[in-house]
Amino acid sequence: MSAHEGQERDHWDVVVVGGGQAGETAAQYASQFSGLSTVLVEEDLIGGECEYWACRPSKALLMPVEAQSVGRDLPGVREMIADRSLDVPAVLARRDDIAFHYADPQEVAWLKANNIDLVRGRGRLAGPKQVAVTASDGMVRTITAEHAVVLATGSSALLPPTDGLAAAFPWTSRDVTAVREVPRRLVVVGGGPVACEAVTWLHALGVEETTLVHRGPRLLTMMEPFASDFAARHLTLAGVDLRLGTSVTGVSREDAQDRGVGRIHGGPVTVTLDDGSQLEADELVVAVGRRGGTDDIGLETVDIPAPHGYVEVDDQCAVVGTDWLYATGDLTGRALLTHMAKYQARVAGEAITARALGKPFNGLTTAEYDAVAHVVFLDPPLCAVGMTESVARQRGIEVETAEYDIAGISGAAISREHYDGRAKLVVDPATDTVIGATFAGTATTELLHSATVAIVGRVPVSRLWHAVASFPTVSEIWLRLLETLQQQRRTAPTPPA
Ligand SMILES: Cc1cc2nc3c(=O)[nH]c(=O)nc-3n(C[C@H](O)[C@H](O)[C@H](O)COP(=O)(O)OP(=O)(O)OC[C@H]3O[C@@H](n4cnc5c(N)ncnc54)[C@H](O)[C@@H]3O)c2cc1C
Ligand SMILES: NC(=O)c1ccc[n+]([C@@H]2O[C@H](COP(=O)([O-])OP(=O)(O)OC[C@H]3O[C@@H](n4cnc5c(N)ncnc54)[C@H](O)[C@@H]3O)[C@@H](O)[C@H]2O)c1
Repeated sequence: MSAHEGQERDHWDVVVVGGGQAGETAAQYASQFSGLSTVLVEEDLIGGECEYWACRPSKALLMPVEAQSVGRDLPGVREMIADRSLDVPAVLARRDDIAFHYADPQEVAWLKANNIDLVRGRGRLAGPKQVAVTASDGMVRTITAEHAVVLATGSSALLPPTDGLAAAFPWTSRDVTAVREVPRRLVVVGGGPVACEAVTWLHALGVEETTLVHRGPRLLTMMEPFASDFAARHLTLAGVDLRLGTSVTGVSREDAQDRGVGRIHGGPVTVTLDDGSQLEADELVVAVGRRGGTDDIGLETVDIPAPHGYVEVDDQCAVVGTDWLYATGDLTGRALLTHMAKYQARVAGEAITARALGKPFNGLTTAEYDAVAHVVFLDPPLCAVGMTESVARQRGIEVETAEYDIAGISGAAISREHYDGRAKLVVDPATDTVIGATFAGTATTELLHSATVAIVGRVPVSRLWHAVASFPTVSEIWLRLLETLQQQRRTAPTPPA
């Protein structure tokens, strides 16, 4: 055991419970410029869901799907690819590389390089500034914090109490991202990013019959309706059988058994739908959301409620009602995304440092949520930042919107033969600034950040005219959106005097 694994001491300035992206970043920011000693408590692999069972492996599985699809749409490449399917072992091997082969020596080295100590085991609050850690051999030790404890215990897949579901050992997000055996027939329940992304790569990896069952009337409900329609259209074109407005009422399975993550969990599974019909499949995926990691972390020992399964934090990511307990990442339920988890962790680390050193809070110690960017990596991808039109209107903002078909942009038309894409800006006329943007289509994900900068910087639309995009890139969509906005403003009827 290396010296930095923290066996020799039981007191640090800062104790972080949970070593996912949120925990690692909080530990880094609490200690890097402050001289505060910090320890990370982790019961599993350091790096969390993102590195091994979420973002990284899922994107490694999706990149070949998009590359194949763009290639098939480009003369010269199309002929080379023809109807060949993906090389499944090669795709899974690269996924394993990207998921660090489900081991964390690179993270341990990173902690060491950043002077962060490590205690392996399950952490549980045992009173103010105290954490009891249970090691894998059952030994319990109590460690204490001089200044702060950060909770960063993340989230796990939610399994609804549907009849027969738990007994069927359905796949969850861990199985789909760590897939080892590709089922022939698949049913996926859910309509959020996990369900839509998983169905995309599993179908491309060779599932012959793929059905997606979603209780809502549209997929990806957090996005603009046109983006939901875009996702549904492309999943259908790919051959996925979409059952929207449909709920699962029961599940049964012969010979159900947990054969390991990513392996088929038993015999055929029968899924009963609310219209009385049944689907039979070789595997069932449940992707209906997450539950915060509040179970058995000792919140009751410091009188902190978690009524909705998440821990409520203030703008410094301090748990409401305390000045020493912080929570970051999925556990806060604010925005279940890695970049937001790390952002909250940077804020918490800076706030802990400021409090410990008696310095005032500044711009780095306050978290904002007006411009949460998110990408859904479908084929083609979709992305959005800030408010949708309907959210803005619910908040009483009389927005202006501009929409444009991205296929009309030279950069898009050059990028593939049959480009399909659309963009929408949501503008607050009172401030003349963008408050939301949504893009769907190939090569749009890398332009999302321009919209984030526009929103966060509160850049007036009149100034955006001077941010000239390169030709021929998809970013020229900005010009078309601004022209659309201007045209609408010029032709809008004048209100009666
Ligand atoms: C399939 C999938 C794909 C995703 N793709 C993306 C994406 O492309 N982009 C994106 O931004 N987001 C994505 N997300 C969301 C992203 O994975 C999460 O927002 C992110 O992992 C949250 O990080 P976290 O550190 O808060 O939590 P986690 O990653 O859950 O880490 C929590 C850590 O705490 C540990 N822990 C829990 N309890 C204890 C305890 N009591 N004691 C000690 N340790 C404990 C756990 O073992 C874990 O290591 C995806 C999610 C899923 C499911
Ligand atoms: N590319 C990305 O950034 C990415 C990818 C995957 C996941 N994520 C993050 O992970 C989080 C979890 O994603 P998710 O797709 O699991 O959840 P989600 O909450 O986004 O979507 C779940 C869907 O399931 C439905 N649902 C909820 N309970 C249900 C039930 N009992 N029966 C049937 N349907 C039910 C909901 O109405 C919702 O539409 C998201 O918040 C997202 O931010 C991000």
